[in-house]
Amino acid sequence: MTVRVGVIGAGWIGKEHIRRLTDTVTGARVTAVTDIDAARAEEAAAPIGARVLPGGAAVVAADDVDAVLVTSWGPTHAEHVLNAIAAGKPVFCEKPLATTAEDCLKIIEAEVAHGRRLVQVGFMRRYDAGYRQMKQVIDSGRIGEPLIVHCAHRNPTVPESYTSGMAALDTAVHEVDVLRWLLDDEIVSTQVITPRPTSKRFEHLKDPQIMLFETAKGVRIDLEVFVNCQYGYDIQCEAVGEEGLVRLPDPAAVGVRTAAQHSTEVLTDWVGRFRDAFDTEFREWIANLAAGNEPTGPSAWDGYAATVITAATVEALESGRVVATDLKPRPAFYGGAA
Ligand SMILES: NC(=O)C1=CN([C@@H]2O[C@H](COP(=O)(O)OP(=O)(O)OC[C@H]3O[C@@H](n4cnc5c(N)ncnc54)[C@H](O)[C@@H]3O)[C@@H](O)[C@H]2O)C=CC1
Ligand SMILES: O=C1[C@@H](O)[C@H](O)[C@@H](O)[C@H](O)[C@H]1O
Repeated sequence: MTVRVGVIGAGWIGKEHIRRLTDTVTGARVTAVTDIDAARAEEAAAPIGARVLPGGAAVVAADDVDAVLVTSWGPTHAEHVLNAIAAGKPVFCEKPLATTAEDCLKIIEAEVAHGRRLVQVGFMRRYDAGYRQMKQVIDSGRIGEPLIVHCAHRNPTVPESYTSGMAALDTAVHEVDVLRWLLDDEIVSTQVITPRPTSKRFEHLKDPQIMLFETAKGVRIDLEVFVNCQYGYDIQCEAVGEEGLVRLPDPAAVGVRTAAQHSTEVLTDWVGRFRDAFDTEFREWIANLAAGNEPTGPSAWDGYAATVITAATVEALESGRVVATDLKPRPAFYGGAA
């Protein structure tokens, strides 16, 4: 069965995912596209013969749309996801699931009332081969119980519109999700330390930032977020356990020796660094839907947790305090005890 996908938001990542669903993932076809910028929607839809529809509600309601992909701006996500749940259609929502905890809880309530999982959130790192290998090692017990995790998330530069809070909400949100998953643990508190700022930033921005998280089991995580590091897009992660450690591999790259130097390329953006992860993420999403199964990727609960934890991290940055994350109890529907 071909899964017919309707796309809401044909910007940067929307176009990437349309290309992926068209050229890379088998069993999927993009049949409808909308964007508040009609020219953008047309530009994305025309080459693949998809229809341009007047808005998100029309995409969700369309007869030739089996599943919805939300790639619009974050504050609009909740509305589209709630519409999809009301129509009983599976929905893949790029991060964030919603920009407020209240909206995430509305989505959770609607999905639980529907009685079957429909929502998957776009945390693609869970599909990265290196992180998957790390999880196998941690789960196997080879390094013993994890005690500390050291991470870095570096972007070469960010535009002037990027604010200090986005370091948590937009950037560290990926570590928040992947670490909860890797450790099978919850983040219970958060703190932010700001070292001397780089001169290569816009004046309003606190960059770099060091985020310190603590989990329910007592694991301590330090995460450097440095979004004007200049030299490349660099993601590092090392988990230290009682009997050893496991480290995220760098992407494969040839070593070049010339002029008395040995060098390997460092990538410059997330599109290249996580291309394979995005492909796997969409292959698995489509395969599950085509087989009539529920999505198995990051859930609405994971989206809620990420929104709460990153909002607490912004509060920690602004207040200078350690902030408790204060998550609601996880419903049994999402594997909780309640
Ligand atoms: N997983 C990842 O690594 C990444 C995820 N993202 C997420 O993807 C989402 C989109 O980001 P970008 O593509 O970079 O932004 P963008 O600004 O390039 O594209 C967003 C598009 O959505 C359209 N739009 C906004 N509201 C709409 C609505 N209600 N209905 C229809 N269209 C609407 C805009 O006109 C724009 O074309 C964001 O939530 C962002 O956080 C973005 C980059 C990487
Ligand atoms: O999701 C992403 C962007 O939105 C964000 O702005 C970047 O910092 C991240 O590296 C990228 O993965």
